Amino acid sequence: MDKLRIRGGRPLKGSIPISGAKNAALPLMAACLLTDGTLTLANLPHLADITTMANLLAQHGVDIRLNGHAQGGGGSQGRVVELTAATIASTTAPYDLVRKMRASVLVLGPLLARCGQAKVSLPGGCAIGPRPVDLHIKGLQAMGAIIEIEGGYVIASAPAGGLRGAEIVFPQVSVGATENLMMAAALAKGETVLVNAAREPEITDLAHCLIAMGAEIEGAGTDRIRIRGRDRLSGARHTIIPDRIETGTFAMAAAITGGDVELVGARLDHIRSVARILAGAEIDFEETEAGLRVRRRNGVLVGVDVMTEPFPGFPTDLQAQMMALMCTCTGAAMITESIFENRFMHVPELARMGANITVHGASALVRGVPRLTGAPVMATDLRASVSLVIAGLAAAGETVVNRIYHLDRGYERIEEKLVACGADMERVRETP
Ligand SMILES: CC(=O)N[C@H]1[C@@H](OP(=O)(O)OP(=O)(O)OC[C@H]2O[C@@H](n3ccc(=O)[nH]c3=O)[C@H](O)[C@@H]2O)O[C@H](CO)[C@@H](O)[C@@H]1O
Ligand SMILES: C=C(OP(=O)(O)O)C(=O)O
Repeated sequence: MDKLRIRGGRPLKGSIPISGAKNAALPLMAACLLTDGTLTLANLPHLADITTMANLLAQHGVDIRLNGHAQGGGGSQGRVVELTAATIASTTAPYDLVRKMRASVLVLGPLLARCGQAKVSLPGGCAIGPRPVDLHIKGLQAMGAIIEIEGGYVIASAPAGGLRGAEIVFPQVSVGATENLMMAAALAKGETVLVNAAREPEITDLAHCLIAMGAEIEGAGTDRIRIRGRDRLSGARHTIIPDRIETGTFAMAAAITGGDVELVGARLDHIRSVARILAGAEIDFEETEAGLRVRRRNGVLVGVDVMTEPFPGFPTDLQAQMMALMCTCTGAAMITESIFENRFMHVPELARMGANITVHGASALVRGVPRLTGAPVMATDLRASVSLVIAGLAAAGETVVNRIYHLDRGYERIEEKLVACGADMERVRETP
């Protein structure tokens, strides 16, 4: 398994191109199942999760053509994918593919709406918590679906005449359930209203694409989304939004190293809560023609408290990176995780690098230390892994981050982008 070797202590300086958003691309790819026309997606990131989704779609019968290439020096503006689900060869999403990536469950709504049936493996829990899909299932049931759980699979069928629009009130905000139900509703009979819907930019991006495919959707980006179902949708062309989590990650990497970086293509409107919190830590974001410039205001990093929340709050997918950043702050920081039950796996690894962190339930108290020191570390999920890269960039000496396949799920050519800004790091390839 590949590792990353990092010799810390160099300030990051230069520009980093921000790739297309993984968490926008995955539901957008699933949306191709809603039409027999061709869905063309531009700005597709080059990531392991995208390959997993492509493999899943291929076994449903989708014809996939990848044009362009990842541009040198980072960025993926050259990658365009054409997805054509002229016919659906299979309505089953098998365990072997779903277990690799939870977002595979996003094929459930589109398959059920288009084919009247779907059999999708339950994704199960993962390193960050149990992650049930009950809200996806209850929402589809409210639209008339008959659903059984058998042998680890969700077996769903639509009533005669197809799924019907319904008012669905989410007891808890769920990004994936909002996406699944928005896609199903786009081909259902009548009107669906999603109440307490997720407001993440990835939801708005999906809505824009569905609208380009002929769907009638109002209110995406608010907590009440209204969808009027159509008999059929058509192909469309859509450009995937830049990755706000990658943006926040590199902003924190720049800040911890005392660097000065321009994040090319980044959007401030997608990370306002992050910019606000980081402003409190004395890190400035400045909008530039090409994106966002990030650097420390006065040379110091001040401890700030953070609580993760659904958008527009501070994203859980940046909590681990924020914790790494706070390890060397002046003062202390209380970091509270309110979305996932078990998203502190980076804490013992950061402690191995000299961090002073105490966990009390859903909160971690980080007391700043003058310097982290390099160590061999390992993480069991994507954002925890990248938090160790951030810590390693600032630590004295050498850090080896093991098992970086987690990183390759969500960060496109991370070492290439960081080395271009002066980081001293390399990928160590190991053949099994
Ligand atoms: C591919 C993708 O876009 N992944 C993101 C998506 O995951 P995902 O869509 O899985 O996350 P959700 O927003 O659904 O989960 C939020 C919370 O709701 C709970 N829940 C969710 C669904 C359900 O049926 N029942 C239930 O109880 C979850 O366990 C979690 O505690 O949003 C998360 C929250 O911003 C991010 O961390 C993930 O990176
Ligand atoms: C948790 C994440 O992804 P997933 O929902 O695919 O596990 C993430 O992107 O941080």
